[in-house]
Amino acid sequence: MNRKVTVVGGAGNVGATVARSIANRELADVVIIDIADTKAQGIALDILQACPVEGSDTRVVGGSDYALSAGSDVVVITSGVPRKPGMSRDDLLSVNYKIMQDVTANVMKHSPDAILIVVANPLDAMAQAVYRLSGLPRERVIGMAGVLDSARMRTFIAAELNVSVENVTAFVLGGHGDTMVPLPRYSTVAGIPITELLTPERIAAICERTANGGAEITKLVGTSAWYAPGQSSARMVEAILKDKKLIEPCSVYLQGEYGVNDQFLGVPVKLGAKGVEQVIQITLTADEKTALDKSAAAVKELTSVIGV
Ligand SMILES: NC(=O)c1ccc[n+]([C@@H]2O[C@H](COP(=O)([O-])OP(=O)(O)OC[C@H]3O[C@@H](n4cnc5c(N)ncnc54)[C@H](O)[C@@H]3O)[C@@H](O)[C@H]2O)c1
Ligand SMILES: O=C(O)C[C@H](O)C(=O)O
Repeated sequence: MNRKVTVVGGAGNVGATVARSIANRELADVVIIDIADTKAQGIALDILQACPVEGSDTRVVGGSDYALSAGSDVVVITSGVPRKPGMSRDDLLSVNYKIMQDVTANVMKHSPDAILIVVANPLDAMAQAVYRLSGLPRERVIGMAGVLDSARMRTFIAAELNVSVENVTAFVLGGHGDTMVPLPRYSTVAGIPITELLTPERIAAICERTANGGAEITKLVGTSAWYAPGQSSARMVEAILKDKKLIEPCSVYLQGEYGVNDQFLGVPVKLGAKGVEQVIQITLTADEKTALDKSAAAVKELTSVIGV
């Protein structure tokens, strides 16, 4: 039997990009669930009709009925309102929490064994909401943010040094908000830390652009980004379905790791068939730890507002 991935909110920008990426690469059968019923059907049909061109035999269906999604292996939750220029992700807290309540109940009813990847913003708070509402073990509720933030940082480093993005690794930890923590010491070009290759001023500029990466695109487009977020989510799905043991920063429920207790925050983890298979602990300088603590406090402020 084929593996099955459901994208809730899949008629929207990020969700359709995730669905298309999974279908193109024949990773699993894809179900698009969205309150926009006919749009979900139409997007599913459009992606399905791209499959012959891609040489993919993926089955893609869509609609508003969660029965279509029954027994999914992975569910990606992209349902949520995106921000507009001038807004912060945190402004979406209440409206998207209501959506998480509706969606999580339906997902758990039809796919109780799934691994859930949360994408809606504000990311860490929404992931924590889904974790609490679902009652799933922490290994199976994962927030997508660090893959995207690190990809942005890799893009900027590669452009600055005129090297292939394939040579560049980057780590961005913390909450997916204004307090995110890019880590230059752990960001490398062909294994060489960028602290050896760039001036502190250039590194500071790259970190700042990374932290503002979402706002930069929102200002240009009028709504938030979807191609890089969609690809980043699909990479996490692939790591799980292929049991790749891939190490990427993701938002996960911490229980003492990095000195953070009982809350979601972005840290490096190992992604495999069981979901989060390990939280990777790296040493931080005092300044890095202070920045991470500040970011954790910002996430906690949000989760306490919605009581999760
Ligand atoms: N974590 C990240 O890095 C990241 C990156 C990009 C976007 N986002 C967030 O992802 C969310 C989606 O962004 P988008 O650009 O795709 O928005 P969008 O408006 O294009 O799509 C959202 C979709 O969700 C659907 N939806 C709303 N309520 C629903 C419900 N109760 N059940 C099912 N479907 C429902 C809508 O009909 C719509 O099709 C936003 O909250 C955005 O902030 C997060
Ligand atoms: O910026 C946003 O609101 C969407 C997303 O979190 C992003 O970083 O692109």
